[in-house]
Amino acid sequence: MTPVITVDGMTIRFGSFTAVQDVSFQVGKGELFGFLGPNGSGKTTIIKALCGLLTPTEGTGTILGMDIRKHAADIRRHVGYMSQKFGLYEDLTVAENLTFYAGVYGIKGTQAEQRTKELLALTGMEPYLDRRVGALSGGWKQRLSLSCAIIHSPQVLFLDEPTAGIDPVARRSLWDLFFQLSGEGVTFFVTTHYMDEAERCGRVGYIYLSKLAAIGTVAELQQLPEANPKGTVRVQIEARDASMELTRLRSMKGVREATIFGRSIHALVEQDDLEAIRQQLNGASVETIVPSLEDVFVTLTYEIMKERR
Ligand SMILES: Nc1ncnc2c1ncn2[C@@H]1O[C@H](COP(=O)(O)OP(=O)(O)OP(=O)(O)O)[C@@H](O)[C@H]1O
Repeated sequence: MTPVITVDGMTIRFGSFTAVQDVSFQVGKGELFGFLGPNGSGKTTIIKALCGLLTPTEGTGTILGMDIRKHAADIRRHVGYMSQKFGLYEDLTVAENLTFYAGVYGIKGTQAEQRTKELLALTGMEPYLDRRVGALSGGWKQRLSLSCAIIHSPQVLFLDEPTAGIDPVARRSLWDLFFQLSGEGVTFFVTTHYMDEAERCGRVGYIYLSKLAAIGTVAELQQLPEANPKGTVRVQIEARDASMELTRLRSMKGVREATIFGRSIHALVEQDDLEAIRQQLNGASVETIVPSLEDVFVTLTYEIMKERR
């Protein structure tokens, strides 16, 4: 893997509060890397440090071989950053926003026209060129945000919850754009709270309480010993009334975790109690499964909380 993003022993403190603690990882060229973690776990803070918007207290990182401590200005020219609250100008039209952001990156004249054409072809925004941004739907706003964030053709793209609050169809078409760009060699660092989006990423990192708790492909995370505690088994229960069974299940001996998953229940139970639990479930089907990504993160979170108690 040719590393495009490296983070090495990064710690970031705000006064006495530690927002990021001793985090290290690498992301390879053209990778679509997903970064997950609860609110306030430090995701945006790491992105800001990598984009040269704040300096880590300890440790360091590189983007395309450039040290984030020494080459912040150069790094900003080579990366794109798009957040949920990307700075679009609502009173300006789509075309005017694109022209503005081209200007920010010093792209002018025929070069700006050419790049705008490419982006319109990529995002399908042509019919909306003269529309005021304030009148666009959330999905189109995010397409425009993406266009503005990549107007300078960055090789690395940081997307901070790029699809929060937009509908599933718009989300999917935005992800199609990410895949297309990633296929062209752009490296993606994407934060999301959506598990289906995490599952689309080549690799995923999970940050919890300021520390990197896990990193790997979805399949690797599903096999983590911490997500499959010794002596337990993960089961899917198909019950006629899942919500009623859930309440009963949670009170049974040997049930560590239980939650509704679609129309069934996912539970983590003690191996030794499985048979007794099965008998109390009145003939509901109980099948052993590998954990879903959500199961992995929930179990990791519980295990870390247990360790810290
Ligand atoms: N400039 C700052 N000064 C003080 N505390 C800060 C500052 N920036 C972030 N924090 C704190 O650092 C922690 C991590 O914040 P961060 O925004 O990185 O979380 P996050 O994982 O991106 O959360 P979310 O999923 O809600 O976006 C939070 O507790 C936040 O309040």
